[in-house]
Amino acid sequence: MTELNQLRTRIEEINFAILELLTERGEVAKKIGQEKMKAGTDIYDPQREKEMLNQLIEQNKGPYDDNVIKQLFKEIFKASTELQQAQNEKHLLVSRKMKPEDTIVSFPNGAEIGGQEKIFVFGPCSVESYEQVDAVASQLAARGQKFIRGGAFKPRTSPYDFQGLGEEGLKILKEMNKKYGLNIVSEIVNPAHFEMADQYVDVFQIGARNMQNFEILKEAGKSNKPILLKRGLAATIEEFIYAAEYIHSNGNSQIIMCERGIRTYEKATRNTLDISAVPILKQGTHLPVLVDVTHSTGRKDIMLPVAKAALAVGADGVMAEVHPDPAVALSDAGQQMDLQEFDSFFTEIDKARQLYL
Ligand SMILES: O=C(O)C(=O)C[C@]1(C(=O)O)C=C[C@@H](O)C=C1
Repeated sequence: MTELNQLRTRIEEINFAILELLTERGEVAKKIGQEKMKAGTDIYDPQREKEMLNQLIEQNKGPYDDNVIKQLFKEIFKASTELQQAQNEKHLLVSRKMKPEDTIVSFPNGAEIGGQEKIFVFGPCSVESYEQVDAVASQLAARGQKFIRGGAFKPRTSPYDFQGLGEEGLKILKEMNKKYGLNIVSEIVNPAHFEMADQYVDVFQIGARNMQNFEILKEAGKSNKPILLKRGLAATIEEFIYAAEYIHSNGNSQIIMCERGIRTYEKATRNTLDISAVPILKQGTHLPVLVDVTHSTGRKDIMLPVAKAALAVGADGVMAEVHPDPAVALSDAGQQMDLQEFDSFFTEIDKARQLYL
């Protein structure tokens, strides 16, 4: 054997030895990941990585430069972090790895979210009066709709803005359920309200501002009604999924995810609709996903194409706000559709819906 061949054989042996050690290291990292999940600590630990790099540099006798050693080990740490994350995700109750089949949220009136048919959730931003909600509800019922949304508790940016009618608003919504058989979707902002609201509401909404209000999430987990969870204004998809996991791990698997746009530097729309979140959520979780085209765009002129895009990328339905007289609405006056606008919007989006039957 030539000298070159001998050296190459030795290099190959060393490769296998490194591989064996990497395999062992990966297994240990996975166990560390499990312990971290139990303890609820972050997987990525830059302080620990820094300490290990310092130890390695101290021991480094060459021929590789300190920086090269650092780079190589940083890659190893990164690979371990990814391994730990993938493993922990696999164990999430909301993950598709845990439950491959779609979750279908079913209602006593036969409606389903996440089933074969795509659905719509329309209604006014805030409940203002019986007449106002009835004007929208009658239109929805006439179009065979099974849901109406309306806010009775309004988490508003300014404390001086309309805060909602509270329980009175929920009572008005319940009337619409009795009169038209519509399922009521309404937001809860206080964990103590679930019990009171249970008699009026069919789907508890957790709004964007409360996506990481863990006390609300835990209480939602104890409810036996479906939860519509909106993505936080600045939440990553991972954080959104963990918020859903809070609900599931507390006992409630009837969760509907709602992408409603995130805050970016873009000012042309109210928020930036993260359309890619839809297929990512559908792939990574077994939960139904809706897209709120009102809060994401804040623009009636583009709501229809955006709603079509949502259905095209796999959303299970679309949410949008409708008000009989948006100009005098007590919240979101500029972005709610009036009944005429809604009529054209509905005709078109319903046609698009039928393409997916
Ligand atoms: O020591 C840990 O806490 C680990 O999770 C292991 C490990 C590693 O691969 O060495 C992985 C990710 C962390 O960022 C730090 C270190």
